Amino acid sequence: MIDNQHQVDYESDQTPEFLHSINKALEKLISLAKVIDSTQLIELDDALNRILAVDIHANISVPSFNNSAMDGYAINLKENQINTPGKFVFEITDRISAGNTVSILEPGCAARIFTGAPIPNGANTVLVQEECKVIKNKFKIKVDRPILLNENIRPIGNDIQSGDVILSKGKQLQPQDIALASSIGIGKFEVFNKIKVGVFFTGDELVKPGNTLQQGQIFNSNRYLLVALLNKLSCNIINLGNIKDTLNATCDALETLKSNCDLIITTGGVSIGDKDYIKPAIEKLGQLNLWRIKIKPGKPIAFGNIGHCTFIGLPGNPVSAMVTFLLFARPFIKKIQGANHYLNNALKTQTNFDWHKPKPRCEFVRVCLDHTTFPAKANIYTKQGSNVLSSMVWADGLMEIPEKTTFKKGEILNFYSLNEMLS
Ligand SMILES: Nc1nc2c(c(=O)[nH]1)N[C@H]1C(S)=C(S)[C@@H](COP(=O)(O)OP(=O)(O)OC[C@H]3O[C@@H](n4cnc5c(N)ncnc54)[C@H](O)[C@@H]3O)O[C@H]1N2
Ligand code: MOO
Repeated sequence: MIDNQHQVDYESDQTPEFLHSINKALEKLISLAKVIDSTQLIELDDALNRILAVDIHANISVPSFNNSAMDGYAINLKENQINTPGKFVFEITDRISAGNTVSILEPGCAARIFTGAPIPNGANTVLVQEECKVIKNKFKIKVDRPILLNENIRPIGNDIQSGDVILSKGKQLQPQDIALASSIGIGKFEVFNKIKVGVFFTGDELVKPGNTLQQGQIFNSNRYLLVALLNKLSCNIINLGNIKDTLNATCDALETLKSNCDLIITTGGVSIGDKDYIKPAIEKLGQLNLWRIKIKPGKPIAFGNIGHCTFIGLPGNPVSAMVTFLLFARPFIKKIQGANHYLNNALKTQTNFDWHKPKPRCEFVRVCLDHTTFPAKANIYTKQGSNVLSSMVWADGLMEIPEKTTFKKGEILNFYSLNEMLS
């Protein structure tokens, strides 16, 4: 259990009233998100995770003909043979495989038939071969149970009716969606174009992994975090890498990206230190729409724009960068990509820990769910610092702890699954 009673409170927020609420901030950011207006036609094999730009209507039914669900015998039952106790013998007059054209079956006769093969005209049921005894030199079958109409027949339109909307605009295409579209003969998808996201990273202390650290330096982990997060969302990335902690270098990087990108995301330099140049650079080149949110981790996140290009400045602490990306940048990106489901889903989940001390900011703590009990319970990681990246690796989700609250084990709160937010 975390001992938040005795933790040093690094965040003695003297001015929480000047911070924006999470909901207001998200609402504002989402209201600024304009869906990209360009689309492209792509092959089915390239469609995974792309977002459909149009509804897809079926212009055929699937299946498009009545067909057999089993290997066996199609039978044209006479009126007096339907659902009647007794023993029946049918003459085998045809043999139909998948891919054959529809034939005709006379009353009282049977056709050898295979799975997926068209039901012959006249046939009104199919018996599985295990139930049929072949007799008379393989010319007849014998069945000794009552036979119902329409056994093992897959009727026209059982899966899809011609005219149905099978996939809606804004759907992020999954393997089963691609398969469904191919089952009605769709050869290409019209999807929204990929968005272009420009990124750079501030911090003179940052060193590229693979090199040796000097005193006071750290490896740049946000660079790899952000690129991976954006790749998960199928974005095209323009990566300027690490830039110097000066106002000029920050402005130059923003100028380089602004005309070429739908969105710019940075990490670091959004707080109020002497070398935090993100906010002044955005104010100089464009507009700062929102800065500082009542959230932990991630308080100094900034949103703005430079002309038509939206700007999101994530905090430098790696956990703050990841949490704010998932809670703010991801829904924004999904919306401008054209997705109709862009908000994160909260799952009501029980805590397996107490919360003793009310905090001025809403806190998103790293938790792991224990599914060995019902309902599942969320265990909290013992170190919740915004620099403790291992907490993100350990966790399977974030639990939202409202501001100014205390509770005992068993409290039901919102849980956000990392699996879902990274899908
Ligand atoms: N006086 C105040 N100080 C701070 C406040 C505040 O309100 N008043 N807010 C704190 C909070 S909360 C956060 S979060 C951080 C965010 O600050 P910045 O966005 O300006 O980030 P930096 O100062 O540049 O870096 C913070 C931290 O993260 C490390 N970092 C930065 N970039 C990377 C990277 N690419 N990879 C790995 N680690 C990175 C950096 O070395 C710092 O340790 O500000 C608090 N301060
Ligand atoms: O508390 Mo900051 O918000 O360290 O991420």
